[in-house]
Order: sequence, then C-alpha cells, then structure tokens
Amino acid sequence: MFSKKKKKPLISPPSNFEHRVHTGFDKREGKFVGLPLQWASLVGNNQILKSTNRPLPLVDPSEITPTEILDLKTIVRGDHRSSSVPALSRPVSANPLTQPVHNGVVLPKTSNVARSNSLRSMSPPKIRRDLRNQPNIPPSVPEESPPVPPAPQQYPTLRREQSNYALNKPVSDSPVEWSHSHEATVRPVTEINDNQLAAMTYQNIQNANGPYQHNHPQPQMVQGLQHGLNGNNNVGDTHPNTVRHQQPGPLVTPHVPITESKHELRLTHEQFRAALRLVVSEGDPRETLTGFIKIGRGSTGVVCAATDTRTRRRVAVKMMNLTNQHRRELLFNEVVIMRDYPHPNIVETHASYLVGDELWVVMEYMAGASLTQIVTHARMDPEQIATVCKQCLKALAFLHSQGVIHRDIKTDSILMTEDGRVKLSDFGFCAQVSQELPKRKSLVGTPYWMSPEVVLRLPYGPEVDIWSLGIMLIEMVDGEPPFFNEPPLQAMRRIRDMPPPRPRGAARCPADLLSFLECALVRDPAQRHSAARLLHHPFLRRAGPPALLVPLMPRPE
Ligand SMILES: Nc1ncnc2c1ncn2[C@@H]1O[C@H](COP(=O)(O)OP(=O)(O)OP(=O)(O)O)[C@@H](O)[C@H]1O
Repeated sequence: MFSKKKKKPLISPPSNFEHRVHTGFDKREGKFVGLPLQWASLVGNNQILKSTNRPLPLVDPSEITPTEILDLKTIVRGDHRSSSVPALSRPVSANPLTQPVHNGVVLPKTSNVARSNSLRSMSPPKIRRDLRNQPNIPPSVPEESPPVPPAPQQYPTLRREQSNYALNKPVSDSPVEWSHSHEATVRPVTEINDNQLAAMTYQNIQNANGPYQHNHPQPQMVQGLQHGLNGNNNVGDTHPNTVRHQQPGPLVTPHVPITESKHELRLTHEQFRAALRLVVSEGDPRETLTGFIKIGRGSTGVVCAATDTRTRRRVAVKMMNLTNQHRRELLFNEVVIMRDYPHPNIVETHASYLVGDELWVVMEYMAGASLTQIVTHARMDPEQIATVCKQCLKALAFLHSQGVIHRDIKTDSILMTEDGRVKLSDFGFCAQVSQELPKRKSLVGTPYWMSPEVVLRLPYGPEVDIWSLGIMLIEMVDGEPPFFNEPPLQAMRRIRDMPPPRPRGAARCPADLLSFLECALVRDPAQRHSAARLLHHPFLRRAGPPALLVPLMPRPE
C-alpha cells in the first residue's frame, strides 16, 4: 500500500583521525611503498621475502577474536621464590576437563590464561563494532568482517550459513583482577588485550606512571585486503579506507582506576616490558651462554646458536627486540607455548629472559635442518614423507587436544635433530580455543598454507592446521606449496575458489599418500580429518624410525 520511505542515514564526518599509514605505488620501482611489513608480504614486495625467498606469515592486526570472561581461578606464579611482584604462572594442570567437540577434536573446557597464549591479543577486540557508524565500514556483528564474496566461476565455496560456527558469545573485554600477593586471582581469558595488561600492570608495576596512550587499531587495512581479494591488487593504495580514523574503543576494566574509561589503552614500552618480565625467568643469560653464532633470522628477530657453559649443552637463542615488533603481544606466545606444552615432537624451551629491550628465548638446538631446507634440496620418498607426517601429527594431536591451534604449519616451522627426530616450532602465531570459545576469527597464517575457511574469514578451529599440513605434504612432494609462483593474494583467491589442490607430482605418488592428502585437504573443516584420526590412516604405516630421515640432512660444508 504505502511505500516506506527510507530515511537517509546521517553520517557524520570522521573526527580526530590520524593518518598513520601512508601507502602509494612507486611507478619507477614498480612496487608499493609505505606498506606495513605484513601487508607488504601479502602483495609480494617486501625485503624479507626477497632476502629469504620465503613468504612471511600474515597477521591481520585488526581482527582479534573477542575475549570472554571465564570462571574465577586462582593461579600461582611458577617460580616465585625470588620475586617481589606477583606474576603469571605456569599452568596448574596440563589437562583441564575435556569434552569432545565436533570432528573428533577434544577441546579443553576453558582456556588457561597462565598458558597465556592468551596474552597474545592485546589489540582491542571491539574496534569494528565501534567503527560501525563510520563511512565505508559495513556493519559486522556478530561477525567481525564480511566474508569474501563468492567469485564468478564457482567451485562450491564455503559460506557462513553452511558452517555451524555461529558465534553465540557476546563480545566482551575481560577484566583481570589482581592482588598484591604471590597469589594472583585472575579471570582466565583466552586472549588478553592492552586494557587487561594495563589492569595487571597498573597496580603492580612500580614506576610505571607514564600516561596511557590510546590504541590505534587498523580496521581499514582489512577492508583493503578484502578489496584486494575481490580483484584489486592495489591493497592500501586505491581503497578508500587507507586513511585511518581514530575512534577510541570502549574500556571495560573496572579495576583500573583511570578516568578515561571509554578509551582503549595502550601500554607504554616500560609497562609492556614489565608485563613480559612477569612471564620470563630472572637473571642474565649472557653470564652462562657463550660462543654465539647467528644461524637464522625470522620475522620477529634473529636466532643464534650458543653453548651453555654450565651444561656444555648447545642451545638456540631466539632474540626478539621489543621495540620493532609488528604485534609485540605475540611475544608472549614465544615464551609460554613451547614451555607449557612439552612434547617429544615440540621443540623444547629451556628458559626465556629479558635482556635490555630484547626477549631471549633459549631452546634446544635443532642441529639437523629445517624441513624447508630438505624439501628444497632433496626428493623425499613416501616412507620419509610418512615419517615426517606422523611425527608432526603427534604434535598436532597433542596441541589440539589442549585447544592450541598453531596457525602457521609449513615446512619452515618443522625442525629436525641430526638423528632425524622431527619437531614443531614457531609458536608465535598460535591461538587457544576452548569449549567457551571454540572458534577463532583472526586472519593469521602464511597465505599459501591458509585454509579456505581462514581466507573466507569464517570462524575456524584446529582444523586449519590439518589443511596446512596437507599443503606441507605437497611441499614434500613438489618442493613448494601450490600456487607458489603467484603473488600471495592471488594464491589466496585460488584457495578460496578452487577445489583442493593436488601435487604436481601426483603421478609418482602412491595411492595411499594421495588418499591421506584427500583426507587432510577437505574444504569443509567439519569433514576434514582430525590429527588423531589421520594418525590411523594406512599411509602412516609406511612411517619408519627417525633414522630414515638422516640421509636427507644437508651435509656439513
Ligand atoms: N631451535 C632451533 N634450532 C636450530 N635452528 C633454529 C631453531 N629455531 C629457529 N631456528 C632457525 O632460525 C631461523 C629463524 O627462525 P625463526 O623461528 O625466528 O624464524 P621463522 O621460522 O622465519 O619464523 P617467524 O618468522 O615466524 O618468526 C630459521 O631458519 C630456523 O630454521
């Protein structure tokens, strides 16, 4: 009868915006300039990529899985003998109550903050909601960002409606309670943001009286990426959201006596350093370590081999500068994950320290090789591939049973001892899920190894590691992952739109290897086999002892 006249929404102009990222295209050089490192890696013109010829992992800084307030729990600092301030502890128990969830993966009932993967997410989780009224930012609740629209051709893509991953939990910042004793009462959370760290540190860190700064998250970069995935490669260049508009997010930390309670907080360097000090060991490793030799460089810092003069043991030391991290909160992962999840197939952490402005993680020295070195220099036979897969799957089955998702499985993350034992490393990007928070949403991973659900921005779980393991298997057959000759963004489009990839060398692969691969590279995560299930696949009967891998090790020069 009557046509409803739509009222034109009144949109105010942005206020208080800060222009902190300025990107452009240098026609002479033929490359983008001014991109943050992680985004540069995505469009394929960053220096680290060039120097190591390996793609960098990508962490979308604006997409943080919201945190949840869980039950109150008392945690005690692991080593509190000599400490004058309370600190986060190692986990009280390694195996919380568990119940099966879908697809055979068993998740812990709650995440454990002390395991503090957890501390990784200090960026404000609410920004998209806060920015909803701004131009160019579509409403996105409960999802944090729009899915990639289906491409014109179509291999049936996953859609949100197809997955049962409804996010039924409200977004909430999680206050952390803190008491002035060796026992700290905290609400375990799955991720902690700057507000929560501020809450902890405000009351506990002496001399940390500098002003809190507002955090400036970067939601527009997601739009830029989305734009790129939709066919425009000029990420950050032509998309309207390249200018950042500052809009402070809400703060829900009743225990922090700060007047500007509506503002997101960002820890000062000293506060962050003090927070990190709470989880590292005391002492100066330079007093006991000697003979440093640089053996590698990653996106977070350098790795040196050294000798522990007390034990005469060879160790590897990962040194990460606090001041030049893309997301400094990820450093907490480096400290706690390998330490808190000991397993024969996970690189062992001995200790970690703050040395000036650097975080040093001292770990077992893996003198053999990385799997990348092997796949790029040798051809592996099916028995050797099965041996590697089996050892990796043991680590993954263990981690997944604890609710830990690695999120960056690739040959670069697999290190070997000289006698052929295979261990998982590089836990900088991992995340924890639990029954309360069974799915993650952040865009994290290295493009070529990303699962369809991650590319599609669907909530995801531990199954993403199984997809990446499948891609890693293709690396073992072909020497590189699928689409490796294409820019990362194009590779992500192909992952989004195409059937699961097969190795180029499929013709020389036995049927059981291909069948194993088909169980791992399933587009629908609910149908993908879990690590525990894959361990029973007939292909793994080919697996042999670690010695089978020794002939693959590069010969010392
Ligand atoms: N425990 C270790 N023993 C021997 N070599 C190691 C050890 N840990 C790391 N490395 C080597 O040091 C180099 C850098 O490692 P690092 O973990 O910093 O970087 P990465 O693998 O590129 O990861 P990311 O960039 O995600 O931090 C790699 O070549 C790796 O093989």
